[in-house]
Amino acid sequence: MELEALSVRQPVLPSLPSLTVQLLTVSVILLQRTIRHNSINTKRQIADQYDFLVVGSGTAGAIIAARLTENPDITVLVLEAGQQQTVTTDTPSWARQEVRTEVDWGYETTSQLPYSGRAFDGHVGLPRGLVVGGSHNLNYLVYSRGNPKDFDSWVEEFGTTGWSYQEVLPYFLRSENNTDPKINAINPAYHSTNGPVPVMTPKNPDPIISIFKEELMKRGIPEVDQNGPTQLGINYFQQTIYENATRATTASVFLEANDKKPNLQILTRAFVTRILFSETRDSDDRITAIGLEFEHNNQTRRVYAKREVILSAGSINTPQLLMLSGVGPAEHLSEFGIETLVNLPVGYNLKDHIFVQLDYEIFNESLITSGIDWTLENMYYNFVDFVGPLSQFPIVYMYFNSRMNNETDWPDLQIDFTVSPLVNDLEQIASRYGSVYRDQWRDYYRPHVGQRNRLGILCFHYRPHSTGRLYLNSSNPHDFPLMDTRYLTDQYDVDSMIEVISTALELASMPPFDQYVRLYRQPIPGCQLCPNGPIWKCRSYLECYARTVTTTVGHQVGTCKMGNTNDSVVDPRLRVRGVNRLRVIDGSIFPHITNGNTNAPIMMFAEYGSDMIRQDNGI
Ligand SMILES: Cc1cc2nc3c(=O)[nH]c(=O)nc-3n(C[C@H](O)[C@H](O)[C@H](O)COP(=O)(O)OP(=O)(O)OC[C@H]3O[C@@H](n4cnc5c(N)ncnc54)[C@H](O)[C@@H]3O)c2cc1C
Repeated sequence: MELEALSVRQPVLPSLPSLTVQLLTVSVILLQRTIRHNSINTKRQIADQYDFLVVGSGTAGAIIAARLTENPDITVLVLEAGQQQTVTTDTPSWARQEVRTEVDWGYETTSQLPYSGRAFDGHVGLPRGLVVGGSHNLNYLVYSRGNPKDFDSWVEEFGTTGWSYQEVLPYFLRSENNTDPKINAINPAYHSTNGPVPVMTPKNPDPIISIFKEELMKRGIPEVDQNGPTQLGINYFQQTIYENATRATTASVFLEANDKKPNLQILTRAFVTRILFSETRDSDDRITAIGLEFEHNNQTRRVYAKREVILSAGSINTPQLLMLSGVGPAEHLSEFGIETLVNLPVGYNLKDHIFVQLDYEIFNESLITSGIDWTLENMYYNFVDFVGPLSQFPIVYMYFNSRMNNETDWPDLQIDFTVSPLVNDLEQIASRYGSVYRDQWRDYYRPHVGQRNRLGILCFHYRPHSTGRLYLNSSNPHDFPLMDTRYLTDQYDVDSMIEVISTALELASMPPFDQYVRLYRQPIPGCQLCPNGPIWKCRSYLECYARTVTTTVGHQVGTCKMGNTNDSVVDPRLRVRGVNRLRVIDGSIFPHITNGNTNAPIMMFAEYGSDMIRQDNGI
């Protein structure tokens, strides 16, 4: 493909009005959006009792609260530790910049040395949203359900009756409003246009990523719908973005639109510290959840549930809260003097998706349409015309099979292509790295700081074998729990990462890609290239690469596993075993991680779980 031909495809941006008009318009829209986000806060007094209490307003919690309050007779209180959403969390291209800001809990792993995390002194950052809408505000907006086999295998392996792909598909469709007519026409049974969550295909992808897509398709890689019957192939990721080029979170869709509902209240900056249980047990020796204790405005308060308590605090905070409240592994709780009310394997089965980013210089800036510069012009384009660099975060993905995978319709590797501009602040870039090699990381990025023209080639292993565990650090709810993710402790995962990195490096070095991009010249700090041969054949360097910069894509799941087996925490109706009136509905219930991003399945959990709650309560 000729560079000139692709340049022509650059969108022609509309002409701009005078600076004064731009400034006034941008200010008004900023104000409108802020007012809308702030409207989520309840103005009413918190009552002593509600039908349902929901902990967390993230991907799952927002849907559950909205669905339950469709019945005007049912009252729901959502307690959310974070603040309301903002104009920056709204902005698609800003996605990667929210990490380690006030909307991120700021977790990190325990030391993963020597297996991984070398660039971070062993501690890999685990971003999680501390904000209304939860981690859906920090995520890369990708809407990807996983492979149908993921769900079918849960039923076989973990006895999750009712969770086969055919059974959960209606709950995926219930939320989805797919705005891409081509996708809807190809796989009508797999998509819906009737749900409230907009799912779109990028309209003006950066030409550089389109080059990769089109050239790879010429080599026989099929274009697929990642949410259709098969994943093997290539395409742009479908993403949760509104037509007006702002991020759609489940909170903006389900809660902000519902802010006038008298039966739904959301309290922000309300940190839940404990689940309250009845003092007596029922005839089956079960305890009953009756309410929550939480901190708000420097006060500790209690609120009670007439029907149920629902934990949607995410894969890190939900297991922490359960354990602090006496539901967890007895031996572990006793270390902190916590009385065990129910002995359950909470915190085990911590799964995650890891990736490695390869840094490439793009030769020609005309091949880039997205960016992170908050200029007045870019804001005007984003706010008024719904175009321009801030309006999108397009990613091309390619699923394929490793040599070790013999289930060819259940691929295990993925390479993504996305423009990944560097901020104009070397210290900010270097601060992502640990102290041991920080000077070398400064040197590595110094020639590129502030450059827009960086292509990230992201190498993923999507069916990991390594499994970690989450532990309490103390009995104080304010102390972060300990996440031992055990990345790359299983040799299968190491071999898979080496294979996917090697494939990506070889591919990008071939014509015609070598006319457009070049790998950063220096080897990464702490790793040595082989004296001879191409980089993609240097296994020792590739392994070092993986063990040095492997990081998370934010998919920590599984810490309150669902199933019918002894090692599960919740049953297939999402009820905590041994406890009445307590459910977990969030990322922590995955029995095994799906072969895709985790947000769409969690939305499905919430839709399905809301139906279960309604049925079980006869409402
Ligand atoms: C950087 C990053 C990129 C990602 N990219 C993608 C992507 O592109 N596509 C995708 O599908 N997935 C992606 N994910 C993962 C996806 O966003 C998460 O799996 C999903 O949002 C988790 O949903 P949840 O409901 O389980 O938890 P969350 O959405 O995290 O919600 C939990 C909520 O509970 C609140 N909370 C926690 N503890 C308490 C407490 N004690 N009291 C009160 N409130 C509390 C939190 O503040 C939060 O709002 C990404 C994640 C990250 C971090």
